Amino acid sequence: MGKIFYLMGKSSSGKDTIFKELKKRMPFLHTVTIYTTRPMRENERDGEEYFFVDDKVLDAFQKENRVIELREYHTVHGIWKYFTADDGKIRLEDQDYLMIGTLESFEKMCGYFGKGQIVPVYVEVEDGERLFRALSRERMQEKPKYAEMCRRFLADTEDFSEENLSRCGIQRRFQNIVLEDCLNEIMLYIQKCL
Ligand SMILES: Nc1ncnc2c1ncn2[C@@H]1O[C@H](COP(=O)(O)OP(=O)(O)OP(=O)(O)O)[C@@H](O)[C@H]1O
Repeated sequence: MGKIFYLMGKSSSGKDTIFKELKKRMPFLHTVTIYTTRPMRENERDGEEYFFVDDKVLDAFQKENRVIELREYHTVHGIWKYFTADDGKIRLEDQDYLMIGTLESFEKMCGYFGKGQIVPVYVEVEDGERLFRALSRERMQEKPKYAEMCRRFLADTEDFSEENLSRCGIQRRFQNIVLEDCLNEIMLYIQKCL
């Protein structure tokens, strides 16, 4: 039976960087494309970043109880939904997967597939360094959104509180100080869990 390695961590802890590197170095790990009802941006392609769908498609998945987790964001453009669906593409019988998610979606995934199938990979960076990385990343954007960056930084403290981490059974933590060391540690762990 396959496993889903579920990358989590506060904002700017390096999830995306680690995800991209692991995909290159462990190409046998499959990915899961999640769905969104938000409009596709110019540089995006359907099925790459997300599957872009409308509420009707979401309703159909919901009627068949195939929505594993769903998040709603109230934006200035309306309500945007992001969800993971059991769309027949997740084949745990013979494949292993790598995903990025939140602690909340991790819990839902465990509820749907069973706790033994979902392996948490929690990445941590000391707060001061993480804020520094977040600011450096934001500064490079054409239109930096510093207020949003600060909002996320503060929200993380609650979302990933020690209480929530221990409720979800997250014990192992991977420190992303030197990227290469962190990657090696995670790869060893994944190999051990397979
Ligand atoms: N070990 C590291 N040392 C220095 N910089 C790093 C390291 N790992 C990642 N970074 C940098 O930190 C920034 C945040 O990393 P990344 O975007 O991968 O984080 P994330 O967890 O996916 O963030 P978010 O959830 O906010 O999208 C990026 O600019 C990335 O290049």
